[in-house]
Amino acid sequence: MSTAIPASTGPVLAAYEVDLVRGGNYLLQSVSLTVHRGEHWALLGGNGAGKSTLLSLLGARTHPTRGHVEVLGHRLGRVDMRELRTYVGHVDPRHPLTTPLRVRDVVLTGLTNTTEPVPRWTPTAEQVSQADQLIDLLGLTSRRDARWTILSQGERGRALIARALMPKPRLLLLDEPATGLDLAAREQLLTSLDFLREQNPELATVLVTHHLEELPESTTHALLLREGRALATGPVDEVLTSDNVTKCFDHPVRIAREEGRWAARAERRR
Ligand SMILES: Nc1ncnc2c1ncn2[C@@H]1O[C@H](COP(=O)(O)OP(=O)(O)OP(=O)(O)O)[C@@H](O)[C@H]1O
Repeated sequence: MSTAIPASTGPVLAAYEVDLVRGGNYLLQSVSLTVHRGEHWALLGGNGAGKSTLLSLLGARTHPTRGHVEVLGHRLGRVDMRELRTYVGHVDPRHPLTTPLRVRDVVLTGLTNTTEPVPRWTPTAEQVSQADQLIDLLGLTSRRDARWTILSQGERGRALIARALMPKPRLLLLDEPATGLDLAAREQLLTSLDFLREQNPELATVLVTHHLEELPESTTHALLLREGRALATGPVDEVLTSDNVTKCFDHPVRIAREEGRWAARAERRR
């Protein structure tokens, strides 16, 4: 098994004709996807379409049943998945932290890939300064010493993105990062993501959502999933059409893009 640090110059992610079968059911069927550096993908689909399942493959948390997946140039099944995962930033809104850690310490746990600080592990001055820079980047400067237990959901979301960025990943996976946020918190999060992408032109991201309104302007590509199959894949303006989204959600909708952002509204039945 390879234990080399990911350094490939090819695609950041590649899935080829992937099937994932559980209990005799296809959770994913014949899904292919290639993500290059600097691309920002949206993974859209209704409840149960397979979005989180696909994200767990792309984050090296599951193996495919058929087909193959390459993460940072390393083929799943031929690489130490645990080691590979340390090079992938994964933002999971169900982060299990329950203790009153300060924001900066939460962000620093990104380096140890743990929920709580590792006993007797001390960050270097450089690592602390990197954490502070990320906290500033995500607009949390005034909350740096605030405790996790009193943070709003939006502040937690941004702290988790900073945490995921600590190991300087080339790939960031975001699972429904705007869920439960109020309007202002969602807009702040999306602005932070646009800014982060601008500041890190090499970074690739994959963001899962049900809602087109939750897509940052900087989204470049989209994959629409329906019942475990890719219904459309490619540049965002080719994929997010009224026809495709109507098929994906099995409901007539009209899509509009205004000043870079998307909105969907139901077509009135006549
Ligand atoms: N381990 C498993 N065994 C059997 N079925 C599973 C397993 N994990 C997920 N599923 C099923 O696979 C389907 C896809 O689940 P997944 O969580 O990927 O969907 P999703 O698109 O993320 O949905 P949501 O938007 O509701 O979060 C669902 O019908 C789910 O019940």
